[in-house]
Amino acid sequence: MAGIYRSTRYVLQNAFGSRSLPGAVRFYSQKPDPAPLINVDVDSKTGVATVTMNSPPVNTLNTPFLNEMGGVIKELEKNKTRGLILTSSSNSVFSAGLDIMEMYKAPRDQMAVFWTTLQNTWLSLYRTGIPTVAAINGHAPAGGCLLALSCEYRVMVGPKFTIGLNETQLGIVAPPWFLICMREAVGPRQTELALTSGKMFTATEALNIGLVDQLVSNKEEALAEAHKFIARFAKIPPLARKLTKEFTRQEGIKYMEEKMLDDLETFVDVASSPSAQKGMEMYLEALKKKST
Ligand SMILES: CCCCC/C=C\CCC/C=C/CC(=O)SCCNC(=O)CCNC(=O)[C@H](O)C(C)(C)COP(=O)(O)OP(=O)(O)OC[C@H]1O[C@@H](n2cnc3c(N)ncnc32)[C@H](O)[C@@H]1OP(=O)(O)O
Repeated sequence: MAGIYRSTRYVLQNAFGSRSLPGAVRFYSQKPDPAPLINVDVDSKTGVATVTMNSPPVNTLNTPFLNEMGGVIKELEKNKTRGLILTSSSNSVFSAGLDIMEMYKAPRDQMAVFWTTLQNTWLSLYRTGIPTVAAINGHAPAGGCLLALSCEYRVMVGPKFTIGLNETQLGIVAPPWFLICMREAVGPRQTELALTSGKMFTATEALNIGLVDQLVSNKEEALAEAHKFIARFAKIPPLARKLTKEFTRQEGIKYMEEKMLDDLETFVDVASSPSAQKGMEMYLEALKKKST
């Protein structure tokens, strides 16, 4: 089984194409798609990129989306972008997390491609030397919360949106690297309490436990605060900053570098188990009922 996963990873690692940014201008990532999944807008004065997830209705993280996100980060690094602000084009959802359809009744090799893409894209975002901020302008459950936690700073629009790692509510398990990200933000006690119950936090609760750093009342304010955070690094030598970030995040980085294949195999085994499949089926039914 590991052989399949290794060759899958090889294919995926070589699948991130790259193209040059023509200076500080707006560009769309990767494919020349009339409806891009992610828009990137680089401010010509500050060199800060606003990366807007634009995959309606709820920015689910599926293989094409994650590939595009990986390509965007690579491009921004190549172009020495000064900062990355991650936000959503939706008025109510930052990201609904992993696309359950990538896991529900999916063949094992498809699940493997999906998970490997997630692992690689997560690692790129988590360890990038570019200062990163999540401007959370909508609900951020599960993988949506992971995206936010992978950034260095979180500004959340309150009070009506929610954020958290709710996996146990679906009968699935947040893998250790999700947990490490949460623990880095809120500490071990709050992590255990939150993850065992799959708690979704209101924006105010999230601020109180340190899951987010700032509350604001709309997206414009969130973006303004995100820019302010990035401006803090104007006089900090980039290499010193990058290495310090790597040292601070070494537990998560080491986990992924050393345990990538084990993590993948565990994911495919657990996600394809009858009980996880049943949990996903019931959850999808509940989501469908809610939206009709
Ligand atoms: C070592 C141990 C390894 C263990 C491995 C085992 C398993 C590993 C997996 C672990 C990690 C999982 C992380 C995840 O991210 S799982 C996904 C969790 N996501 C959620 O729980 C969010 C679900 N969605 C919502 O709560 C809501 O959609 C909302 C985000 C609050 C937005 O609400 P609203 O604006 O009202 O939109 P709708 O609910 O009507 O949704 C619109 C549309 O989108 C579909 N949809 C929503 N979320 C997902 C999703 N995550 N995946 C797929 N599809 C989704 C929803 O069904 C609607 O579809 P229809 O319009 O067709 O009805």
